[in-house]
Amino acid sequence: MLRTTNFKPVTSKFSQFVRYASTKYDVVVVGGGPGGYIAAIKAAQLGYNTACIEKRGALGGTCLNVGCIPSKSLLNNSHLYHQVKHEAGIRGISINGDISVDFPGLMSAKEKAVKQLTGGIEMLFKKNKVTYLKGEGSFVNEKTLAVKPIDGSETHEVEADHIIVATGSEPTPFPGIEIDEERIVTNTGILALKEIPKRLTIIGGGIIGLEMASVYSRIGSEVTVIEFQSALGSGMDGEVAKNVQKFLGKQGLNFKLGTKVTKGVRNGEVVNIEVEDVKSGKKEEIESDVLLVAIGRRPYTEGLNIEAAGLEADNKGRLIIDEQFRTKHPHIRVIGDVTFGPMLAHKAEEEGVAAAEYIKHGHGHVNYGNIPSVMYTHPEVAWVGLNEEQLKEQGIKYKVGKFPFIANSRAKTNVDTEGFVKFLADAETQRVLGVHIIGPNAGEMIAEAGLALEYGASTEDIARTCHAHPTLSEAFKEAALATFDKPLNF
Ligand SMILES: Cc1cc2nc3c(=O)[nH]c(=O)nc-3n(C[C@H](O)[C@H](O)[C@H](O)COP(=O)(O)OP(=O)(O)OC[C@H]3O[C@@H](n4cnc5c(N)ncnc54)[C@H](O)[C@@H]3O)c2cc1C
Ligand SMILES: NC(=O)c1ccc[n+]([C@@H]2O[C@H](COP(=O)([O-])OP(=O)(O)OC[C@H]3O[C@@H](n4cnc5c(N)ncnc54)[C@H](O)[C@@H]3O)[C@@H](O)[C@H]2O)c1
Repeated sequence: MLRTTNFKPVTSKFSQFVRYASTKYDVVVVGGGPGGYIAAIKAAQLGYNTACIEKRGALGGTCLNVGCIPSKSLLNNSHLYHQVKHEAGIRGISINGDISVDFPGLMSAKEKAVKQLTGGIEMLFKKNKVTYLKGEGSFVNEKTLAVKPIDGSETHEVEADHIIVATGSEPTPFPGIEIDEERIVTNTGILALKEIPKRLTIIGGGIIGLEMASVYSRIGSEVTVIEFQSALGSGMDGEVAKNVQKFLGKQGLNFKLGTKVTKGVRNGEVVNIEVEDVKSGKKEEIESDVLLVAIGRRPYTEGLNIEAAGLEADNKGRLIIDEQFRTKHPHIRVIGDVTFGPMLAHKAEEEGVAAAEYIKHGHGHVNYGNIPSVMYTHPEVAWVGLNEEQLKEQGIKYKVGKFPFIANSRAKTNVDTEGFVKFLADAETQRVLGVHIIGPNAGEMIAEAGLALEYGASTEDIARTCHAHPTLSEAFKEAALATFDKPLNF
């Protein structure tokens, strides 16, 4: 039931601040990203009168607007261009005339995908009767939020029995480097450049760094990735990470590992960067047309006024919650990037569903041991469960089964054979503990590994499951087989 308690702004005699008309909802979600919009839809489906406050002017959050979706559009289309340009000949396709990148066209294809998908969420809100409040939500107290509309109209208040905070994250700033989103950019600027930079320098060899490095190097930029650590990684299995560096290096990316940036300033149309080798202290100057800062992301709560609700954050800015996403006020829950766990869209979505279910039923489910990660470079990299380093650290006895795509018939016919599937299974029971894939379609294939982990499958269960021929997934089956027996095709 929608309950409007008053209509006119009133002034409290205890404060000089104006109090506004307040509308009551069962559930109010702050933030319309993958965590928030899914939580709102699920809450509405469970019968709650639900509103979602979003200040961006579009639903979908970081992921749909300046993250997952635009980056994957650029990755997919730049890969297609690269294939046509460099591999048409080996596939029996002759091209008469020039092949070139229409950069504005590439960008408008990306914008079209973003618009369609963000508009799609608005439709889903209508279909599920979620009220979309376009504005900034700010706590007044633990039951009330002020909504400042983005159209400049009057601020109003909403009250709620349950509040779900899903305000996401923002790029971690690099001390001393000033972002202008033109020459010195974050993920927002790199996804909206006006022209292809001749030279692109990236600070951070993480997922954003490597995905964006791939896009721009395919379409002609000379790309240098500066990484503080001595190896690439971002949670990958060590053996896979080494291969990532090998394959991406072969594609022409320059890596400066074990290197720290000491300065980055814009001088007109160029950026001057100073770096220093961590071990030797050797200094170097780099001139670049664009500098991307991608050194991680941090929780975002600006403007939310968490103090008014007494919410607490840890030293990394993550809002503190219990295992049911509850803050110290049990009716305020927090999900997604703004709290603990990997900063991934599907993790935020799972939490959105579970948070709504906790409200309704008192129970919900997210298996944090089974959240896949995918890096959409070429070859793709995907993993789920534990990696070899973690197994060693935890003293778990394991067996390894590997199968290379070079021995897979579909990969061979597709002329796309880089990489392998690697299974890690319990030495005694064969239970799957982790799967690590570098290769074509790894991001799709990892779903089968997720299912195996969720159901506690053994590698033998997988190896005895019939997989269609000729498919890349046969490499998955063969790698499972290789943990306890001999592979058949290698
Ligand atoms: C370049 C890039 C690529 C990525 N690619 C992938 C990928 O391929 N796969 C993947 O799983 N993850 C990817 N991610 C990570 C993914 O985008 C995030 O994990 C995901 O968006 C988190 O969802 P969320 O709902 O927690 O927060 P967000 O998506 O950040 O959404 C939070 C929303 O809350 C709004 N908001 C904040 N404060 C307020 C307020 N006070 N009032 C109203 N609204 C507010 C913000 O405007 C924002 O729209 C990528 C990230 C980046 C930057
Ligand atoms: N495909 C995907 O799922 C996808 C794609 C993009 C982003 N994301 C998510 O977005 C988040 C942010 O991505 P990201 O790439 O910014 O972070 P990241 O944590 O993946 O990588 C950051 C990298 O920067 C390095 N670094 C940190 N400080 C540095 C410094 N001073 N100098 C040089 N290197 C430095 C780190 O060692 C690390 O390798 C991640 O949590 C990621 O999960 C996911």
